[in-house]
Order: sequence, then C-alpha cells, then structure tokens
Amino acid sequence: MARILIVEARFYAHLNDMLVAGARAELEAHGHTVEVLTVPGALEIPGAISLAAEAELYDAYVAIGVVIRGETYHFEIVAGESARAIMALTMDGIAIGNGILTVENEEQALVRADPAQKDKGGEAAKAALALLSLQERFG
Ligand SMILES: Nc1c(NC[C@H](O)[C@H](O)[C@H](O)CO)[nH]c(=O)[nH]c1=O
Ligand SMILES: CC(=O)[C@@H](O)COP(=O)(O)O
Repeated sequence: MARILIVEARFYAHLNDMLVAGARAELEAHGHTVEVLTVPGALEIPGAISLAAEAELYDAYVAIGVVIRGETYHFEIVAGESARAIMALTMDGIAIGNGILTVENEEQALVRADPAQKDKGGEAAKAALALLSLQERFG
C-alpha cells in the first residue's frame, strides 16, 4: 500500500471534482491511501509537490487541474510552466502523474475530466503508480 497525495488546482471546481474522482478511484482500487491538497492554480502545483516531497510523507503524487485558454498569452505560461516544473520534479525522481488539462474550452475539458469518458484523472493516477513501480524496481 502506497501513500498518494493528489495536489489539485481548484480553478474550475466542477471539473476538478470529476478529475479527482477518477484519480481516487484508480488509486483506491489498488489499495493505496489518498490525501488531497488544494492550491489556487496550476502554477502552484509544482511548488506544493516540492514542499510535500521534502516532508517525505508520500510515495507518489497526482497533479490535477484545468487550464482553459483565455484571451492572453497567460495560457501558455500556466500550461507550459506547470508542465515543465512537474517534469523537472519527475526528473529529480519524484513519482508524479500529470492530470492537468490544457484545453481550448470547457467542452474539451468535460470530455477529458469525466471518468466515464477520457478519465484523464484516472490516467494520471496510473502514470504516478507506474513511476512508483519503477522507483521500487530501480531504487
Ligand atoms: N487561468 C488559469 C489559472 N491561472 C492561475 C495560475 O495558475 C496561478 O494560480 C496564478 O497565476 C497565481 O500564481 N490556473 C489554472 O489552474 N487554470 C487556469 O485556467
Ligand atoms: C489560462 C489562463 O490564464 C486564462 O484563463 C486567463 O484568461 P485571460 O488570458 O483571458 O486573462
């Protein structure tokens, strides 16, 4: 049994509810314990994971959020920098599944957040468990 922390950027609550449900279902189906930590936006997720990893309380992490393009360049920053920082943490050996949706509109987000459709939350949970398994194999 592993200890998993879901770090969610609760920018769109109704979408996060579906993503977190999908991730939680996947993790609990494998007998793991799950905690959820909420931050304001996707740009805060990497920092929160970094802080939690310092405490060595969890074995793996799932990043959950939704970034929907607006009128300005800020979408590129939020989407790109959160992904880049999460990738940097994984390259440091932290097992993280990235379930941050980066989409053009809410319709695209709904399809990907819904556990009965593309279930990107569950997919991110699977990715976190895959990296944790590799840590155990190569650690
Ligand atoms: N526009 C979205 C944001 N923007 C907020 C940033 O993530 C960050 O919280 C802010 O810049 C303060 O540091 N965040 C999302 O998660 N989704 C968005 O669509
Ligand atoms: C992804 C974003 O930061 C976006 O929601 C912000 O919208 P805008 O670019 O219209 O300020």
